[in-house]
Amino acid sequence: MKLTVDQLRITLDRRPVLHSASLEARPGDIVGLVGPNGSGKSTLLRAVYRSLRPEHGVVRVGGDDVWSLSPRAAARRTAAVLQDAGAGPAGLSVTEVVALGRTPHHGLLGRDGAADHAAVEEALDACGARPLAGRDFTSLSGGERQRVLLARALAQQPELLVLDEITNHLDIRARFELLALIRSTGITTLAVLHDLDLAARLCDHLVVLHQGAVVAAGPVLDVLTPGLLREVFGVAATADRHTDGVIRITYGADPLGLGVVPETAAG
Ligand SMILES: Nc1ncnc2c1ncn2[C@@H]1O[C@H](COP(=O)(O)OP(=O)(O)OP(=O)(O)O)[C@@H](O)[C@H]1O
Repeated sequence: MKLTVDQLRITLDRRPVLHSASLEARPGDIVGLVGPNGSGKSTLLRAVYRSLRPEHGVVRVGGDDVWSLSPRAAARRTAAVLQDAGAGPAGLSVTEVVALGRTPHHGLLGRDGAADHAAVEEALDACGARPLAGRDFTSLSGGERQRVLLARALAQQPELLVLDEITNHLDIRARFELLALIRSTGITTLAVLHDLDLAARLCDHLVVLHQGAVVAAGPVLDVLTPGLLREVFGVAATADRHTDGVIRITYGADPLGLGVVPETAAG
């Protein structure tokens, strides 16, 4: 399902946080939202998953303004997994937490049916969370929680996935597993990622936010130029496609331009 973010303006506590921010994800696209700390990434995501109403501009999912939909209808289309989701719901098992993803699909009686059970089971398996199924959610490690929260989002069977730095707590293998999982879903995804290497591996397109404005958007190599990496991220680095087809970021020996080169790098 297509996502269109058009000319968003958001002010928080009288500070302009986003101005005229626009982006687009075509059906099935994985779009990475990158930018330095405080550039407005999470704020933009909040507008997309309908937790923050913009003063100006519109977010359309599948052609509909998200604020024209009921909260339930919007939740059937969009699932969000957020960074540092905290302890989460107390006293619930992992399976119960994943089953919460089915809430927007329930009828008036609010009961789980066969389709709900199947969606929960499938999501537990897809996220490798089956061995955690009977555990108390609050007893899980940060990485285990993140996996379960992704399973909850998949159980929601959304048409748009919104991910805010969900690899933070994951070990290196789990990060790659997560990337593979997200790719395999085929769901249109908007993901905030700080790790530019991961972003380059996962995403079809990148959108770069800087001081509340979109300063670049497009295919990874078109966006991550040395000039942009220097001006927006403040580092000396290059992005190149290696012979194995993977785009990698190489940081200079003196990435901050401080005139200090480590001995090993100086040779
Ligand atoms: N509720 C709020 N009230 C006032 N300012 C806020 C509020 N929430 C966020 N901000 C400010 O808005 C700006 C953008 O914040 P946001 O969390 O969207 O940035 P971000 O790009 O996601 O940052 P990070 O990479 O550090 O997570 C920051 O300067 C932040 O301090």
